[in-house]
Amino acid sequence: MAICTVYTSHSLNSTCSIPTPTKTYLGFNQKQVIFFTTSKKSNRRSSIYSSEISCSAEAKTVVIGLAADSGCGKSTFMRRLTSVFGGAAEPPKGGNPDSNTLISDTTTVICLDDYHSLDRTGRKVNGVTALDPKANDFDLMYEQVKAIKDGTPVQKPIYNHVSGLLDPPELINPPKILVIEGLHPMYDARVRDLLDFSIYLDISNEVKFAWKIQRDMAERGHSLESIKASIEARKPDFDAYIDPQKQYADAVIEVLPTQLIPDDNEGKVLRVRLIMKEGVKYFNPVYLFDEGSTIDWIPCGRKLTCSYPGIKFSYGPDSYYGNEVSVLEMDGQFDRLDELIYVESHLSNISTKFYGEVTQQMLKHADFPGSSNGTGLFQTIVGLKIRDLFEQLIADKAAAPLQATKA
Ligand SMILES: Nc1ncnc2c1ncn2[C@@H]1O[C@H](COP(=O)(O)OP(=O)(O)OP(=O)(O)O)[C@@H](O)[C@H]1O
Ligand SMILES: O=C(CO)[C@H](O)[C@H](O)COP(=O)(O)O
Repeated sequence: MAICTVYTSHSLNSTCSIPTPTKTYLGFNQKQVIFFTTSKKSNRRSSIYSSEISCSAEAKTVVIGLAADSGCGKSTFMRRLTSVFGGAAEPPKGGNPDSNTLISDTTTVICLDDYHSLDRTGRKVNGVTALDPKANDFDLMYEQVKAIKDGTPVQKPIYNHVSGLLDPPELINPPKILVIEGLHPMYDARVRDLLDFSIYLDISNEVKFAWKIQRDMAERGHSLESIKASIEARKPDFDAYIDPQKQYADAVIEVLPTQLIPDDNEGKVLRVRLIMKEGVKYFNPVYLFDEGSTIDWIPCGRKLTCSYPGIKFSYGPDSYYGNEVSVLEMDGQFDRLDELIYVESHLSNISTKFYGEVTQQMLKHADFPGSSNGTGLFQTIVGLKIRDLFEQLIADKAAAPLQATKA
């Protein structure tokens, strides 16, 4: 995609009187724009105006990083994000059926598992987990993300989760938005610096355990003991290499057990916190009622149906790893998703294009995990914020050559 700016400062050619035009045509090449008109009388086409055109290099791909441990909702988040841009996300056509890549009109999502340098056997032999940087090729990750950001296609490796092997590479063309999701998008400083926006899904141990059991026991037939053992085995590397990345994230979605039910250990009702860094270019944190204030809000009553234990929102400024942040919190779950519009109308800076867009998105994907609580709500809002950030970035880049000539 080239961004072209037309300089219209030329005055019209004085020898050329403009006949009453019936049609105006616009022709252009890389250097010039020509306006044509046709005269009503003669129907002859004549060039009446020519102007300079400047085309900048290919518009750079916007790069978004999404970090989380395995089974923490990255795929669900990606489905919500791509839906905000419209169109379905699908694996590359005619490619490896076990590809981890998802392509839609606007976005390409690549999974950083594809940069494992050791396959399943290699990790076993060397006694390392996939979370250990030694099992991943950060040089290649950096080179390829940079190349895509600069508009160059790459042959990206594929880690096959079915066989546990490294498969032949697949072609990745530069999209408008590249999302790199996985264990380490913010681990390597070089890769981190390429990110235009970053998100960390911070799922507390209790909740992670409940979700793992739900998926791996119910859907994949694993035993409770094997799930416990796998979480325990990953924990030291998770703490050392994955968790610290949240300090770099522009937005963190933290998922905790509810505080509305004393000593709850079911993990079904969740307290979800959206932690938004202040001062990030193109990203204005969402607020409730009054920006910068500290607010607790129980919306249950006439406009929102709430069964036990109810719903509580909180909002306010805070500090997170030494950074100034705004935090929006939701504890509890919605009984009726269509009533979410009541909550939406009290939130500001949510980057919607029309009234009720958050509610519409949530209703559209009511079957996705987390749709009745803050995980779905905040993932949807972050998706809208990313769309907004992308549109601002593109608009700024398109304006840049014009600004340069004006200066
Ligand atoms: N918001 C949520 N609320 C309840 N359960 C959830 C939520 N998000 C995810 N889960 C549970 O976690 C499982 C994994 O979710 P998802 O596939 O989105 O995670 P992932 O991070 O992409 O996993 P992986 O990296 O292992 O592929 C889901 O099948 C579901 O059981
Ligand atoms: O942490 C993970 C990220 O998804 C996986 O465990 C890692 O990619 C290894 O995959 P597999 O267990 O299929 O060999």
